[in-house]
Amino acid sequence: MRFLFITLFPEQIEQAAGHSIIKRAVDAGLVEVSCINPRDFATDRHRTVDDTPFGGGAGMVLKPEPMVAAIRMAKQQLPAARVIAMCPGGRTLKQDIVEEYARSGQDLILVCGHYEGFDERIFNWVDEKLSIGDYVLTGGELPALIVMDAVARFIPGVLGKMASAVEDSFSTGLLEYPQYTRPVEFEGLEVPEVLRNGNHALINRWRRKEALKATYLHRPDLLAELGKEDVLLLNEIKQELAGDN
Ligand SMILES: CN(C)c1ccccc1CNc1ccc(C(N)=O)cn1
Repeated sequence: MRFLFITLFPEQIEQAAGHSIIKRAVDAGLVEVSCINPRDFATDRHRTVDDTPFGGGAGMVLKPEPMVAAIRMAKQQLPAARVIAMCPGGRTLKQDIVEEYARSGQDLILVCGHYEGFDERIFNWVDEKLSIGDYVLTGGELPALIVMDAVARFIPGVLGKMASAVEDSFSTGLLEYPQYTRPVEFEGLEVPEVLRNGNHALINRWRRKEALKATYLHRPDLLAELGKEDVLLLNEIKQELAGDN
């Protein structure tokens, strides 16, 4: 899967993609990362990519010519790719959208903005506006890197044999259950007994119950329709929580 970033700061992308899991995925040929800099398409001597907004107002706006020239070049390289512009006002990224991108297998062209944003006409060359959440950042590079990270996790081989993106919390629809590793006792804090005696049925029950408890306490909005099993576990949780008070 190829991720092509349209960015004025390619070094930020290359640097971020040069570590850990993404780097291993690139080295293994599972993921390809490349950048196109709109500044290379600026025709004037000063290689201008931004200008003052019509109608006045503070800040600068990204000029359409260099951005669209860069998007055209990207589409030439990846004709079947989906063009996504990272914008605060776009559709908000959720795990189901991540899975949609991963399942489609489509290469992604990620358009990163700066200054006060894009000239509106640029969106005629964009398939979709996407936001990573309701907050404003100085540029679209970090949001674009987050999209790449979240999608890359679903590419077979990227997470390695042991881990799998499919079972992780947002794929189960619940929050994470607590994780523990060695040592068994740390600063007087012990690993729960149930996890140490290896009875898989009890371990899975404990984990499901902990995930339900975490979700019930911190994200009750995620507790949509629950199966019979989960309703029983949730009742136990409520009793235990009531008992604690
Ligand atoms: C400079 N701004 C405000 C801007 C305005 C319009 C487009 C891009 C940008 C770049 N900034 C971004 C981008 C994305 C997100 C997000 N939530 O995904 C937050 N900020």
